Formats: sequence, structure tokens, C-alpha cells
Amino acid sequence: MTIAGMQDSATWLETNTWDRLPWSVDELIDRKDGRTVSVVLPALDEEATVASVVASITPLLGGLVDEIVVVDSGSSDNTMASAAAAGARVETRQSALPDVPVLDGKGEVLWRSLATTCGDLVVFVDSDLVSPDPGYVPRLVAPLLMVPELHLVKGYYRRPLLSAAGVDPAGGGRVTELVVRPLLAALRPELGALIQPLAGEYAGTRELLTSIPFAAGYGVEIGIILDTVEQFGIDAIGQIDLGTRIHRNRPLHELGPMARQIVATLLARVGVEDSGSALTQFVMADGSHTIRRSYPVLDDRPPMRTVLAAVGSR
Ligand SMILES: O=c1ccn([C@@H]2O[C@H](COP(=O)(O)OP(=O)(O)O)[C@@H](O)[C@H]2O)c(=O)[nH]1
Ligand SMILES: O=C(O)[C@@H](COP(=O)(O)O)O[C@H]1O[C@H](CO)[C@@H](O)[C@H](O)[C@H]1O
Repeated sequence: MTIAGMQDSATWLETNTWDRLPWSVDELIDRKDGRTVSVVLPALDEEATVASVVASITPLLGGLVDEIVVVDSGSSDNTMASAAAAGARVETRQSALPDVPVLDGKGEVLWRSLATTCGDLVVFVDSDLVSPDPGYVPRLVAPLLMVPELHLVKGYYRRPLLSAAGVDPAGGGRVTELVVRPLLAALRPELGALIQPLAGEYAGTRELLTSIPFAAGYGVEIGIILDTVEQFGIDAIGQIDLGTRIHRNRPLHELGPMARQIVATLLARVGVEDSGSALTQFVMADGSHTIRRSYPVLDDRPPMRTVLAAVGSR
């Protein structure tokens, strides 16, 4: 890593990191200056938690927040009804963008959310949060309202890990700590100051989000960060302390395919060829094992502004 890289990272860290919210919600509302705010919750089988996440945001409706939209990702449980009952507008992947056949994955629902929302600022919040903090959304939009140069604000937090064994107060963010942070150190050291690059709570300008491709699946977050740097530079990114974030922690074997997709997206963005080969996992049981393969998706969704222009021209 060059000295310059270290200085860039340190400079960026000092100027674009907020460890507290310096403004009241009323001050933020005053500073909207006609801009609108959409909050999007991607949801796949989140009936247990989606309503409480929506309910943590509905008090902001009509003031700081102009719309709350849950985009369902093909749930087979009661997610959609639960989200609607809590006060969100609920869309399916198809209803969000009827003219384009549906793909699976988190990136797809976030990409489609841009077609069914209209906010100048778009806030993404995961639907699997436990005890969601009503302060998340004001904190995420504040830097975007107050600092014109910013296009993306990532949340950061302390991340407990919940498991059958109990609570590890700092055990969360396993893919971040074991995969993404080392890869960024190796390939994009100037991003070393990003505290939670994979945070599912973040906000962006519509200008940014509709002008970049969206990576498939769980590659969406790292793709957005690297594309933001590419398009607007590192100074367009901010980060703010959201306190503590507790969410459903997937078992380790489910994080392998997530990591494989993230690696594929990251390598593609930095120009390193990926074999495209499947991740092969060995699930041990009763003295034998079964093999599980999961393939990364190397194709991105195109910038939404190009899709809407094409749809609009039909
Ligand atoms: O195909 C998918 C996978 C995930 N999600 C949603 O994206 C968020 C983050 O996903 P997940 O909790 O699986 O990731 P983790 O937080 O465990 O890394 C959650 O609200 C999921 O419901 C989704 O909408 N579609
Ligand atoms: O940060 C991480 O390592 C992963 C897994 O978190 P945990 O180890 O379950 O706390 O969670 C994030 O990664 C996903 C892929 O980018 C995001 O979609 C999730 O919102 C985020 O929770």
C-alpha cells in the first residue's frame, strides 16, 4: 500500500465519518429543500421481523420520509401481508418492474426498487433486523442532506453474533472480517477506512444509484461501493455510526455462497479475472459428506436509468 493510499484513507476517514448525529430530525426536514426520501426494505421470508422494521420507520412518514416500500423477493411466508399491515407499500419483483423478467437475489430487489420508488434519496434497510433502531434512517440521510458532495452513506455499528451458544458481542460481520476486509486491503487499500463495507443499511442519491450497474445477489453492496468510487471518487462516500445492529445470523455454511458471490463481484470490479467456478462445500453428516456447489452470477443488472429510458420509449 502506498503512503499516499494510507494518507488518502486517513483523510477520507477524518472528513467523511460521523460518530454521532449532529442535527435534529426537524433540522433535517428543514434541509430537505424539496428533496424526497424513499426507504426500501428488501425481504425474503422475513415475516418474523419485517413488521417491526417497518414500524421503526413509519413515525418518520410525512416528515423526513416520503415513502416506505418493501420489495418482496419471492417469499413463501407471510412477509408481504405482515409488511403491509405495518404500514409499508409492498411490491413484488414483478410489480416493481413489470417489463423485465425476474431474477433471484438481493441485488435484484434493490435494483427493481429504483423503478418503483421516486425519492431523490434512497435508503436501504434490511428486513431481518432485531430491535431495529428508529435512529437508523435519520442518521443515514443526514450526511446526504448536509454535504452536497456525498452520494453514498454507509452505516457502521457494533455487530453481535447470535447463535445457539449465546451472544458473541463482536462476532458479527463474518464475511466482512474474513473475506472483504482482507481483499480490500490487498486490492483497494484506499477503502481500508470503510468500517462496514457490507452493511445492509445505507443511503444513496438517486443520481448515483440509477447510474451504476447492480451486481447480482449478495454482491450488490460491494458492487455499489466500488462503482461509487469509480464514478464519483472516494470522497463521495460517507459513513455514520448507527450504534448496534442485531440481525438474523445465517449459519456458516450459508455464508460460503454469499462470500463466493461477493468475491466474484469484487474481482470483476477491480479487473481480476474470476474462473466463474462454483464454490464446492462438503456437508459432513454421520461419517459421510454430501457435496454442495454454488455458482456466482457474473452478470450485472444495467443502470436503472437506461432501463427506464428504454421502457419509457416503448
Ligand atoms: O435473495 C434475497 C436475499 C436476501 N434478501 C434480503 O436482504 C436482506 C439481507 O439478506 P440476509 O439477511 O440473507 O443477509 P445477511 O444479513 O445475513 O448477510 C434481508 O432483508 C433479506 O430478506 C432478499 O431480499 N433477497
Ligand atoms: O457483513 C457480513 O459479513 C454479512 C454476514 O453478517 P453476520 O456474520 O451474519 O453478522 O452481512 C452483510 O453482508 C451481506 C452481503 O453484502 C449484506 O447483504 C447484508 O445486509 C449484511 O448483513
